[in-house]
Amino acid sequence: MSSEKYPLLMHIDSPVYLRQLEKSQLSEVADELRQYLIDTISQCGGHFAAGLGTVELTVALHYMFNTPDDRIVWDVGHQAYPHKVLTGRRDQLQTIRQTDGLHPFPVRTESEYDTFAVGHSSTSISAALGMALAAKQQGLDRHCVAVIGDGALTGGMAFEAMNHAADTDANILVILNDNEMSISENVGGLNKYLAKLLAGRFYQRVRETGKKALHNIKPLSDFVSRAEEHMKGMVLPGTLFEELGFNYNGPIDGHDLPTLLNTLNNIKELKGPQFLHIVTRKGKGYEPAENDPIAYHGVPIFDPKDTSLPKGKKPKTYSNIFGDFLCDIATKDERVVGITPAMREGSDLIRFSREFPERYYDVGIAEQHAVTVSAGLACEGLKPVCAIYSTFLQRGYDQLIHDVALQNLDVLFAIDRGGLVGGDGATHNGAFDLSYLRCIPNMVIMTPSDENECRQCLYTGYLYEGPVAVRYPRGMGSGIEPEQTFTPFPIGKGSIKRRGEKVAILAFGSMVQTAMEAAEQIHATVADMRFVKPLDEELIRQLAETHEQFITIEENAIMGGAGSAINEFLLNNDIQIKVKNLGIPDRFVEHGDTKELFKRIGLTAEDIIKSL
Ligand SMILES: Cc1ncc(C[n+]2csc(CCOP(=O)(O)OP(=O)(O)O)c2C)c(N)n1
Ligand SMILES: CC(=O)[C@@H](O)[C@H](O)COP(=O)(O)O
Ligand SMILES: [Mg+2]
Repeated sequence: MSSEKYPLLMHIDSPVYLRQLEKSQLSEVADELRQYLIDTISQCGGHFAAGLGTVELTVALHYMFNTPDDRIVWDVGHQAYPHKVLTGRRDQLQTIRQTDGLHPFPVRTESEYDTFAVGHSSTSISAALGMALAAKQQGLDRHCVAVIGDGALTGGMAFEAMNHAADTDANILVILNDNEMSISENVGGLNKYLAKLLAGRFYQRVRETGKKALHNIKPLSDFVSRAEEHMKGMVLPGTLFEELGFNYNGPIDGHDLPTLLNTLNNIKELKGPQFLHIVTRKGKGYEPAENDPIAYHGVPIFDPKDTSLPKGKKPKTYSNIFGDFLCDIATKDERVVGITPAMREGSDLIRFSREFPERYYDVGIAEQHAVTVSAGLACEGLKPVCAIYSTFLQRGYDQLIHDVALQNLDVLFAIDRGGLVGGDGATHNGAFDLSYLRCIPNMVIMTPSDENECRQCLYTGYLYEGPVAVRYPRGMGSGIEPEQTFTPFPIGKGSIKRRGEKVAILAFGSMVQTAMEAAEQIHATVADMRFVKPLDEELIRQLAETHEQFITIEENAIMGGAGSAINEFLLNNDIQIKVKNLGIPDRFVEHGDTKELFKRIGLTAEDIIKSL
């Protein structure tokens, strides 16, 4: 780190050093910190725009609060890179998301300043409230702060937590970091409400005094246009947050460090649930990111001097295969509707949202609701396609059972990011879906092994009248261009990819390719099982009769997964054959390069051979 470029930052090895600085030096710290993020993340990739927006907030929080004794909980944690830099991890930032490098999000094992492991949205208020209640019980005078974005605030858990907090006298501070963006544009009534709130508060000259913590708040010039849009005929009631029982403060400019510092200093003195609404800009300080925060939400390595991210024709990802399928099928069938819980880009519903805006629903970061609203749509004869990441569907598990499967409703789940996801690590791996889906009655589950199978599985799922899941991995497959014509698979039928002898590898989804590599060397048979449920029982029987050993392989937890389904079938049908199950072991798999991770967890062609 150069002392010329970062004269203050290079000495901040922890917030203790930050707190030794004069207040007047903090703007310089913020500038250096922002520059450091740009310089570093452009070289290693990672979450980018959100962190640029929280630079001043991070400096102010660590300056005003006695961290780590005071607790800061970052919601999701993708905006916590500045926090990592100020809390002793400055020089490791360049390793973030890489194998053995810094974790992508805060995690308790990495630093005492990371008070709670995050990654999934909308947990911060519950966690901070738990900490605040514990402090009360333990007689500790401790501040507990949750920092939550306007996107994360759309998640139901945030409201469950506020509802509870308001019923306590816990000393919790909720900071709403409002940048009017989720990954894509934020959506929904709450988002509109926040815009109105900003507008109204800007014009409101006379505020209730006394209980409020804010003094000398400067009008925010960029509120003006939003204000004018929303002011007509508006009455200013107490805010929703006040009605819930919080002491609402704000809105203030989250990039105005002196105001932030003053406000936090004042709020610190107040007791009970406090709410501070700050307004920031996603991508702040790096113009291309300010102009296109969606593209700069998460970035690959890029040249910061160039105003565009690296482009070039890339092979299609599984998400792209899904996006194309959805548009094609929606053209043929007007009952088809697409649902996403705030992952338009990641799940690739971009073209669908443009071509079929009336049939496209971004429901916010609300997976539970995404599942049940799909159920409601199905009740009325539409054909909902719920596009969801495997890891986030964990949020909608009861809804899947109670609202969809129990009523045998016709919903197609396009489950993306099944298996290891790489840089996002343990919080985002789709390691459990085959286990948690296959025990649900009525579910049909498919695991396509390449891009064409993916398209045809989606079509098969579309034709099937009941709850059905097609589960595919992050990124590209083997680069196969899928056939445009649709050819549905018979339900519950796999296929033999290669005939060998003695050993049969029963492979699911992404692992079919790995199985083929191993089979070449050991002359094994490979079955692309395709269906986790119903299993191709006839195929299993035939293979058992003609082979001496089975190896099952899947990119899912071994426990309860597809291999377990085969074990159960063999056991219940008195079929005697030696079986080895390969899959994700019984531990959380960290972030990093997926090839390396597969080696570490024993899911390579060599591991198949070794397992004999
Ligand atoms: C349960 C869950 N669903 C979806 C996501 C994916 N996700 C990560 S960040 C994000 C947007 C968050 O928006 P906001 O809280 O406003 O933060 P900002 O990026 O604007 O700072 C989404 C949808 C997630 N992490 N967790
Ligand atoms: C923080 C978060 O949850 C998202 O930003 C996630 O990292 C996106 O993952 P993909 O890159 O796989 O879409
Ligand atoms: Mg936001």
